[in-house]
Amino acid sequence: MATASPAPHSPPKLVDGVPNGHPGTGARGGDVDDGIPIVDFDVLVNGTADQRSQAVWDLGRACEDWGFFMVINHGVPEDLKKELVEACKELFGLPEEEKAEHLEAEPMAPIRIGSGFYAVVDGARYLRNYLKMFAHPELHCPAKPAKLRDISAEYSAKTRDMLQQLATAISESLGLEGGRMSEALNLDSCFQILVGNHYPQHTGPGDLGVGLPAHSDHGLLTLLFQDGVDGLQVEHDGQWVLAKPLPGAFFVIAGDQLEIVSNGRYKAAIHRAVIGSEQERMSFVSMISPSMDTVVAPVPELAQEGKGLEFRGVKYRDYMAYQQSNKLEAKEALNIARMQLHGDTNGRVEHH
Ligand SMILES: O=C(O)CCC(=O)C(=O)O
Ligand SMILES: [Fe+2]
Repeated sequence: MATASPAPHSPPKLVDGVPNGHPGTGARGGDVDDGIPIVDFDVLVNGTADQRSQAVWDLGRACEDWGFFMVINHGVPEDLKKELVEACKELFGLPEEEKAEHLEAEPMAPIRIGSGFYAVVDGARYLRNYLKMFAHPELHCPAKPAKLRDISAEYSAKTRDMLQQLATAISESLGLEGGRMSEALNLDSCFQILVGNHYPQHTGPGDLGVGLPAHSDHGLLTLLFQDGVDGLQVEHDGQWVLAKPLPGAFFVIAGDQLEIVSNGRYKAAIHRAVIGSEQERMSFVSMISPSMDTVVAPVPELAQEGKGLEFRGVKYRDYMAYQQSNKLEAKEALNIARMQLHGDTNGRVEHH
């Protein structure tokens, strides 16, 4: 299934199909030597000046080469992750009537419980149940199970703090001041979303089902952990790589807003979720983005000589609404921000 190196607009094959075999089949990796970069958060934050600058450099390479990496020594307690898993399991197990007000809510609703990606456009054909909650600046949480609110509040605060610190280091890795990216994106008042994903076992023909097709995330940075069952694959050099975490590690996925703000230096990573027939699977996402009202544009200092800026400014609310209301198709949503597709020589922009 190896394909030639992908051009920015052409994601690897297998956008919807999955290879036969267990979740590792058809995807390279799944062992310790798969090359997925590892970032030691503790060194990044508390290391000596030398250690820090090495860690920032490594982080930059991870963003440039993969847009995807593991974070170890992150300080988010394992118990909190377990509690979140349990609370989400309870939610998915509740009778429909207890969740009715949030079921199949529209794309920008602060609480959404549903199946597939956006059932209105994808017909819920993916093997996935989800809970999406706006977590910051205000936490929106279903009333049941009652414990979900406190757990989500704590989890969102801890992971938000961590992601903001990562954003500072990523800014430095781009050769900017640590605070530059946060300032450009107004990250002090960031928007955050939590997503719980449940993938029931695949029962159809073939050994694997698609939980989520190939896509990039609409935000700036996505933090993800799973409940022990593999199934996340990331596209790297035109191949799918099975993402197997080190014990306790998080995955970080570069999102579309990072690609825009870095003027294409750091690409949003294409990833997907597959599910086998033996075990169900859960994963949890904590994503930070600029506030809804922020117009996200490349940091001007990152304009490339002769090429200028690759992206125009798009208000994050509009971007998210577009991405969440349409079929999930690789990095299609990013096209609404591409200068070459929307700009003209007079500097006017067309709206999608
Ligand atoms: O379940 C996974 O591992 C991937 C989830 C994901 O990509 C998402 O929620 O955007
Ligand atoms: Fe994703």
